[in-house]
Parts: sequence; C-alpha cells; structure tokens
Amino acid sequence: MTSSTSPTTAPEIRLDRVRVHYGRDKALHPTSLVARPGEITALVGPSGCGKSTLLSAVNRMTDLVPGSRVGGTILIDGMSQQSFPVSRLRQIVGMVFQHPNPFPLSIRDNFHFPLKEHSVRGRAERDRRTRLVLESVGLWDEVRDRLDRSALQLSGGQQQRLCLARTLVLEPGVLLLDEPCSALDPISAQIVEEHIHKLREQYTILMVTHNLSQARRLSDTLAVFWQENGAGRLIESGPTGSVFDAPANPITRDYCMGVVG
Ligand SMILES: Nc1ncnc2c1ncn2[C@@H]1O[C@H](COP(=O)(O)OP(=O)(O)OP(=O)(O)O)[C@@H](O)[C@H]1O
Repeated sequence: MTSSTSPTTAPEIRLDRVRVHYGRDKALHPTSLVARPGEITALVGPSGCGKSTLLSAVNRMTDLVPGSRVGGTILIDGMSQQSFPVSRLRQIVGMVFQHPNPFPLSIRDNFHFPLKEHSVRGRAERDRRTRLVLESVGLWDEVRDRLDRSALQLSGGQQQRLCLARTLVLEPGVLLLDEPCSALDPISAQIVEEHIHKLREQYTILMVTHNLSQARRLSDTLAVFWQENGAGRLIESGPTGSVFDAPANPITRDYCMGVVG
C-alpha cells in the first residue's frame, strides 16, 4: 500500500526502547518503532507476544493495571507522552478494542456523553459533530432515524463502527486499533476495514491484527513480534511489502507463510 500524500495534522509516534513489566513478569522487551502520520502500522505475531501491551502503553492504559511498569520513551511529535495530562493524552490517542463496547445509552448519547465530558457546549454543536463522525464511518444513513434508540440494538458490525466514530468524535490524531475486525462476521469486518482504510489519511494508526491478509491489504509498515524468554520481542519491521516479500528474519518468513505461529 502506498503512503498517503494528503496533508495531515496527525502526530508521529516514536517509540524508543519501550519495555513493559506486569509486576515481576516482563511482557515486552525494549521496542523501538516509528508510526507515521497518514499511515497504518500493523503489529502482528502470535498470541502473548506483547502487541496489545505495546498499544496500551501508548495511551497509558497500562497505568490502569496495578504493578505495571513502562520504561523507555514514547514521543508524540517529539513531545514526551509523560508531559501530557492523561485525559488529554487519551483524547489525542484514541483506542478501539476487539469487542464493540458501546455505552448502554442511546446512539446519540454515546457521542453527547463524551463530548460533554470534554466540555463541548451546546446541543447543536454536539449534534453536528455526531453527524460528521457517523458519516465518516458510513453509519449516518443507517441510524439517522433512530438516534434515540439504544446503541445496543445495533448489529455487531454497526456497534464497532459506532465505537470507531465515538473515538473520532473527540478529534484524536492517533488511533490505536486492537483487532478491530476479529469479533465481526466477514461482511461487517470488510465494511469496518474499508472505513479504516479511508480514515488512514487523516490519522496515525497503529493496529494489532492476527489477520495477515488484512495486514498486507491495509498497512504501510509491518511490525512482527515474537516470544523470547517469555516476553514479546519486535523481530522485524519495515515497509509491509518488503517484509512480506523479502523478510530479513527467517521466523518472519515462516510466520508469513503460515509455517509457524
Ligand atoms: N493486565 C495484565 N496483567 C498481567 N499480565 C498481563 C496483562 N495483560 C497482558 N499480560 C501479559 O503480557 C503478555 C503479553 O500479552 P499481550 O496481551 O500484550 O499479548 P498479545 O500479543 O496482544 O496477545 P493476543 O494476540 O493474544 O492479544 C502476556 O504474557 C500476558 O499474559
């Protein structure tokens, strides 16, 4: 996939020797990686090799795990992640999880609630932003006549697009997507994937996926993780086409061919 040339205000994410422990257990060996604006960086590798842990470190969700420790440096457009108040960091760096998790509220309030929390005043402005993001994930026409119904009445695929839109409504620059399609049926997964592809021009996207075909279709950069001494290790990263077609590491080659992992 070629890189976008569209202007974007999304920031670069630069990870320098980022490592994570949960209590005494090391989960991630030092990891250095750059995620660029307007691109999708896919994190792949077998279960338990620290992909979700790395995503969670970027917006400090790891802080919520008692005993967790994150070392190394995470820079957001050159500024230390630590210099941002956590609520501001999580507004800049939005996250979507594997299982859709709409609030048990109306479709409208799934947007108005976070907007109010972030001091967006005026119902008309909140409605305007809600419509914009629902359009950007192709959901507006499907829900415009039922905004006051529960978001839980939507299908799984619609719920996941709602969650993506709910993240977008706070105007982040970075999207962390943790297996966003893997809990969906194939048609819904394809629709969500198409919208992620469209969004990439405006954001810096880090996406965990177990679906290597999806990583190949969607990503610009591929980062391959593996288990080493009980913790995740980044074994190879680079332009997606090059990593698939000419992997430097034999483990990557076998993994991409489905021989291991
Ligand atoms: N909240 C937690 N508390 C303690 N250990 C954790 C926690 N979350 C993850 N771990 C451990 O950290 C290691 C990496 O897990 P992580 O979920 O990041 O891997 P992953 O590559 O994303 O796996 P998967 O592909 O299955 O989601 C594993 O050994 C896991 O057991």
